[in-house]
Amino acid sequence: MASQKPTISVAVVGVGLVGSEFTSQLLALPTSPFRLVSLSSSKKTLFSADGLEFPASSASESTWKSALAVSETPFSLDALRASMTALAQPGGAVLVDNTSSETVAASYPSFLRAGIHVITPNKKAASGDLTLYKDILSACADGGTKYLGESTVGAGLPILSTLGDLVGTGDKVEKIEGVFSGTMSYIFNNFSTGQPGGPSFSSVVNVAREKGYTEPHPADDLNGADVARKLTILSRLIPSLRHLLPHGFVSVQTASLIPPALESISTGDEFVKRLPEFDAEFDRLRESADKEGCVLRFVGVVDATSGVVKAELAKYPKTHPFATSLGGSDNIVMFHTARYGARPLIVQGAGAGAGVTAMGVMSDLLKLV
Ligand SMILES: NC(=O)C1=CN([C@@H]2O[C@H](COP(=O)(O)OP(=O)(O)OC[C@H]3O[C@@H](n4cnc5c(N)ncnc54)[C@H](OP(=O)(O)O)[C@@H]3O)[C@@H](O)[C@H]2O)C=CC1
Ligand SMILES: N[C@@H](CC=O)C(=O)O
Ligand code: NA
Repeated sequence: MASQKPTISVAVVGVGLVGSEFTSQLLALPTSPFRLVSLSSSKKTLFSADGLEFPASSASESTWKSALAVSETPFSLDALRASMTALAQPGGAVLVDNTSSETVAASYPSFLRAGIHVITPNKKAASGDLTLYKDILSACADGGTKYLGESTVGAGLPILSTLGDLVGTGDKVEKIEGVFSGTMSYIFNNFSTGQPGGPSFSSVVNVAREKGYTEPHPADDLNGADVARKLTILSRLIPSLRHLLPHGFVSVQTASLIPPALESISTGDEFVKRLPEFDAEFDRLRESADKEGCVLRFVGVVDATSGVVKAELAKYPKTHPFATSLGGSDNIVMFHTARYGARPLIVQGAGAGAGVTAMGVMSDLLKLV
């Protein structure tokens, strides 16, 4: 019997750290209902309705990267939507947005209404203005499509699916608290260990960046915005808080760690170059926590009872689980609910990095089948 071509067409936009790893994971699936029809960076695109084919081993990153590098077709969201719409009816079509672009995020409703599912680790849409978020939900209903974003919070960790299950089964979520940033977790797990002294703040930021934990611009982590975005996404999944943040993450009480002199630096490279100028200030913060027998951790809270949503740098006793049980880029998320009572449901593990983030995106893709 002739083998049938996989039926669900997948277009990947964004082939940086996460997008490259996702593409490798997709191409490495031994058997799959998915057909990779398009790959795009901000500048170039490859498209083939029958599925992209590469000269050598299709799972090799250098093979598809070279093919994209020599493409002469500029990337256009409108052209991609038109091509994918034509594929939606025969077997299903999916846009996988692995960018951090506001423009791509704003286009989700048009893809969803055209019958194209949207899967993404990009937080911009779900944590921005409530109008866009609501438009995404109504576009899903109009198009009979799904918007899935597990990796927007805690990378591949099952945070959104856990919250969805709690809410969906009728539990009452009272509070969610934890360490939501892989970058901030890595920084403070290594900078503030509870022992006197330690590495400089700027040096641990550099390592977090090298390990692929930071946002494309690391200031988006250090100003607390990344955590504020994640808290917004969680809030919107709790029925009583759905409309709490009409303007999204900007309304979250957020403590920034960015020295005012570095606030307007536009490139990540320039930002990390200037950061050592402020190491002494961070040393003083560490010493003051140490004198109180505490460590520093950057935490987030969604309090459904008081309606407070905040992201802040806080001091925790050296014996607290946030001080003793976190390593690497770990996130820890505690769900306090009516059913779980005094012993919260806890999810913990690596919360950033290309491999685990791409795994979360892939797990969303698998949910479509
Ligand atoms: N790194 C991590 O641990 C995690 C990341 N995420 C999220 O994953 C997403 C990707 O992160 P990461 O891979 O680190 O980012 P990178 O900066 O490494 O890659 C971004 C990619 O998106 C492309 N791109 C940017 N703007 C556009 C645009 N307007 N249209 C088309 N393509 C565009 C870039 O193209 P070009 O190469 O041409 O610039 C690049 O290929 C982000 O939203 C991030 O928040 C979520 C959880 C964890
Ligand atoms: N920059 C983010 C990546 C995942 O969302 C983080 O550090 O957590
Ligand atoms: Na997740």
